[in-house]
Amino acid sequence: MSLELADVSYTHPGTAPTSGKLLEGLSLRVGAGEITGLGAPSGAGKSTLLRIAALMTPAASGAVLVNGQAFAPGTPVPRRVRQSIGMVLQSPRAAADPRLRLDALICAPLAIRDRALRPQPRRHAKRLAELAEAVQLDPALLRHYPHQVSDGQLQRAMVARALALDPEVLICDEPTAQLDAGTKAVILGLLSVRAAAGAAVLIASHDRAALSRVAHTMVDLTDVNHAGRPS
Ligand SMILES: Nc1ncnc2c1ncn2[C@@H]1O[C@H](COP(=O)(O)OP(=O)(O)OP(=O)(O)O)[C@@H](O)[C@H]1O
Repeated sequence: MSLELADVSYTHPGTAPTSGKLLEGLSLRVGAGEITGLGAPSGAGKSTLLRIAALMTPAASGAVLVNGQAFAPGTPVPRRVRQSIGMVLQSPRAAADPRLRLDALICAPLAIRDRALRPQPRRHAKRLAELAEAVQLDPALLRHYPHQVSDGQLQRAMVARALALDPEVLICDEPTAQLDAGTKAVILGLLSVRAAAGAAVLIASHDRAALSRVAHTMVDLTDVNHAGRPS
């Protein structure tokens, strides 16, 4: 599947009108089987852009295209499209529900797919074991709550969660920020495997060196964002 942002603009609600748009006229395409690495100075709007790309935040104008199907702001997003997108949010602590053990957190997308009322780790034990092994998470940690694991362990759990449904679009915001060099390489390798399987993969990171080792294309947000530039 491909992922495309077409002429996207966005301003955070409540932002002073004098401060102008955060994103304007932004277009970006990630083809099927490609990894695009996104870099930007802190505060430039990377996380905002990724949330728009993942159809979590509606743009003010423009469209997000998933495999050519355009979603303008306000267009309903079918379940099958939502479920084809995996997202790793920037802060695993903020993203993880503190009431769920890691096994439930990781298999929550499977429960949503199955329209189950709550995550069913026992039912999905085989997939959980595969995912834990892929992200090099000690299976004993699956029974722990987020406050009982390190930031890096929680980050790996959130990557496992994003991979749970083998997403055809994968959007990752600083997916390796908490990790040592070896584990970082393992996680980036997993994202490469998804791309090799045909997924469109968009990764934002301040770690340009690591990102450029796996990305087919590197994009600097400031080069594709026209906010603040004379028209
Ligand atoms: N909910 C919000 N309401 C108002 N402004 C916001 C909101 N979220 C973010 N911003 C502002 O939007 C800008 C972009 O934020 P964003 O998190 O997208 O940046 P970023 O490029 O991901 O930064 P970093 O690399 O530091 O994580 C920042 O100036 C931030 O202050």
